[in-house]
Amino acid sequence: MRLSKLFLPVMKETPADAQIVSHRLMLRSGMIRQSAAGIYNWLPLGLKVLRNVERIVREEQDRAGAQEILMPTVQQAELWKQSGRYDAYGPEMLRMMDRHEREMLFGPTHEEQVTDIFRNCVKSYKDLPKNLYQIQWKFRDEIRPRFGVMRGREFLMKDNYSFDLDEEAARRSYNRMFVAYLRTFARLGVRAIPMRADTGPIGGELSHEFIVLAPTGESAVFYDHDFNSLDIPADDTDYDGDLQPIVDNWTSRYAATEEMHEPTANGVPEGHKLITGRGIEVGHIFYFGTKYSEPMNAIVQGADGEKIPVHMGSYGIGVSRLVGAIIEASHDDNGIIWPENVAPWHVGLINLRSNDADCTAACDDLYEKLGRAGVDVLYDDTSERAGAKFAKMDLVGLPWQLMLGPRGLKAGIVELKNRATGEREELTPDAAFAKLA
Ligand SMILES: Nc1ncnc2c1ncn2[C@@H]1O[C@H](COS(=O)(=O)NC(=O)[C@@H](N)CS)[C@@H](O)[C@H]1O
Repeated sequence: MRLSKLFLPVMKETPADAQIVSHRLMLRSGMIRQSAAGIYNWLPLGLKVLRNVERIVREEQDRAGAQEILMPTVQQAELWKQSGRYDAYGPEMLRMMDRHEREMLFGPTHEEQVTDIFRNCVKSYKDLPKNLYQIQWKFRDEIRPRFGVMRGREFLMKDNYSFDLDEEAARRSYNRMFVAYLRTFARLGVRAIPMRADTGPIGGELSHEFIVLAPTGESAVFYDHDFNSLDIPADDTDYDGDLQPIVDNWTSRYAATEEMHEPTANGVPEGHKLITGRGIEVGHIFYFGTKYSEPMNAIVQGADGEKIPVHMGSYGIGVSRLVGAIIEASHDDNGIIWPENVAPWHVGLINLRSNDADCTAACDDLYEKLGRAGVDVLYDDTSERAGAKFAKMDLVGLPWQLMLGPRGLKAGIVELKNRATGEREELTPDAAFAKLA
């Protein structure tokens, strides 16, 4: 993509009402623009990152055996009256009336919706287990939306729902999601720690929150230092095997959010260090048995013909929140530092002298060659001066910067900078190409 063509409304000044760094940088780098409180427009740069986060979330859901569906954002109040949550949900629920005076709502979550699908389609225990997921916008009328996309009112969530014959089978579904979450956050370039959590309006008695460590996190967290060195489950993890050892390994050490922290217990054994920090909740998984299947009559026929309400769990990841959380965990004074897997482009190609015909021809050639090799390049072909180009590319935060000017052209070299480490090296265009392609 040529920068001269890209719709990228970067801002020089820091927006006054943005209190945390990710909100400031997402506005300044032209990723989003607010539409209303807690509701955002996603512009090309931000949308590319959002889609990259979605892609990784989707890949790991599919690897774990979940099946993707897409449910509507607008739901009938009737379903929520059956589960008993319509009144209980409170003012966060955006309620509306359609032209026929039917009560509708903008879904803050989809347990009722998916249970309605299940109860109409699945009748036999032979059809279990099932794990259905979607990546869909939610609406929660937060009383104080803040921190940009981190605590929005309309936000993108991946939400799964599992259906099993009994608690033991449901815990196996829970474990599959637990492992998938460990892999997902690692591939997104963040370190997320699973912590025992409160189950809140979703309900149930087993729940873990996945917390990304970041200094501006909304909640204080307390965890065993060991978490910084635990192995992430491998690509070839057997999701049909026994995952309990992995789950035990990641839940046997102390980790708690401030709501669940027991200061007296202190929680870590001799010789272990208790780390106190701040964290952002990027995922939350629940097992809640028959909380929805009983009131909504989601039952299957058992082997002996008996009617069994299915055991369910739900598993959420904050896809849009993660864009902000990744920035909170990975930035510096000059701007964003995108992990390679989510970066909007892989390389920022900078023409240092766009009014020099030879230099421009050489940059155009590099751009074409990298593009043909399948490398995603953002090419600053504008006539801005070099200093402004460096500042903009640092702000946008691509993993690599490739710079070419008249002096380098004469000497047959280009300069390559790694955004994360700041390391620079001068090398031939071919050597740079080999490194990037
Ligand atoms: N206001 C919000 N803005 C952005 N992301 C949010 C917001 N509220 C929740 N999230 C994200 O959505 C994830 C799941 O939300 S949740 O309420 O914990 N869980 C559920 O809604 C369950 N139905 C999971 S399927 C959270 O872990 C968080 O990362």
